[in-house]
Amino acid sequence: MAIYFELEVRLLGKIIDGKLVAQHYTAEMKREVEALGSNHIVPTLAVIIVGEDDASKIYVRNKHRRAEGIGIHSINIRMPEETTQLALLERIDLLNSDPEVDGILVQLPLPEHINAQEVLNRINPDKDVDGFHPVNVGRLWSNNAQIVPSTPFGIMKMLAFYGVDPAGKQAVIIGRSTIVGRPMAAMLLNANATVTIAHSQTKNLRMLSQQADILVVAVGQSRFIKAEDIKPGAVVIDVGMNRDENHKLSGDVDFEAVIQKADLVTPVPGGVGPMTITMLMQQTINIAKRRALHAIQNK
Ligand SMILES: NC(=O)C1=CN([C@@H]2O[C@H](COP(=O)(O)OP(=O)(O)OC[C@H]3O[C@@H](n4cnc5c(N)ncnc54)[C@H](OP(=O)(O)O)[C@@H]3O)[C@@H](O)[C@H]2O)C=CC1
Ligand SMILES: Nc1nc(=O)c2c([nH]1)NC[C@@H]1CN(c3ccc(C(=O)N[C@@H](CCC(=O)O)C(=O)O)cc3)C=[N+]21
Ligand SMILES: [Mg+2]
Repeated sequence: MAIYFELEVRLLGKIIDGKLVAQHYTAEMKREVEALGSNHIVPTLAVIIVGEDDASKIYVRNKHRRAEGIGIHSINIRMPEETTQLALLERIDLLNSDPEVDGILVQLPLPEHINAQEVLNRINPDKDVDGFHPVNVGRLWSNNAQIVPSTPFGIMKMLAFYGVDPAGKQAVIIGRSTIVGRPMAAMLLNANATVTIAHSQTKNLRMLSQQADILVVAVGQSRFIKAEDIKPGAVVIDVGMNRDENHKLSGDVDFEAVIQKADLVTPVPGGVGPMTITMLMQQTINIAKRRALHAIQNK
């Protein structure tokens, strides 16, 4: 096994190919969906999008396409920008009580007048496919994870695919958001890494990043990490998605320079992004599997 992974890395020239890992899981998921189908269960994902944010619309379209390709039923619910908090909560209640719906996702960001945390709290934790509900956050931090945020989960799968075991390694995460930085820290800690979380008030950030065996960058600033900021031989995970004036996408890492010094680096696009969607689909299927099990038990 170890030899296989080393060959794989050399062939790929030190790029962690998120699309390749995504394909691997997609093939597996198709088989899982087929097996559920023979039990008359179609995994179903409901995505609520409020307002007209262009980036959100693109993500939601991508999710829909990927879901349908795997055989997951995908329901997109569009609500106008001026939707009230109450109307949104009532829509979530409907999905919570719909036995055919496995996963519920409310696309972020939400309009200013809506209290996002209150909305996320309303989702049934067992259908909370994003893993943002406090119950799922607590499960993750107590090393008893059930449904977890897709972006860091996808990163863990990529590390495993490339033979990187976090145990005993120094992991540094730059960024402390609830959707990336914090759950990433919990997952790496659960995998026995020694974890440091850095943010905008961190002092001597470069000194920390230079000590990282695994560096995860989720800041949202193009080329935030340069070759001199990393340790030779590090594994560098670029979560950033930045668009310039010409709509060209770039990450938070100076990829061309960093790949000369690092062991493994994720590209943008083609790294973390494709795995985020893949893990969203995987967790929808996992919830549907639990539904299938309950159906059998209640017969
Ligand atoms: N590929 C994918 O699947 C996904 C990609 N993304 C992308 O990842 C990036 C991060 O997303 P998200 O976590 O939601 O972003 P947030 O804006 O919520 O968080 C950014 C974090 O970076 C920290 N930060 C900002 N500036 C600095 C600095 N100069 N030095 C150190 N830390 C700094 C902030 O610190 P503080 O807390 O102190 O403000 C904050 O914790 C974005 O580009 C986003 O588009 C996000 C989700 C999924
Ligand atoms: N409730 C909620 N859950 C989320 O998981 C969530 C969210 N809200 N809001 C926005 C962020 C961002 N996010 C991405 C998903 C896929 C790609 C993706 O597919 N990226 C591709 C290509 C992107 C492109 O070309 O535009 C890539 O990196 O190769 C990126 C980012 C999920 N998010
Ligand atoms: Mg990417």
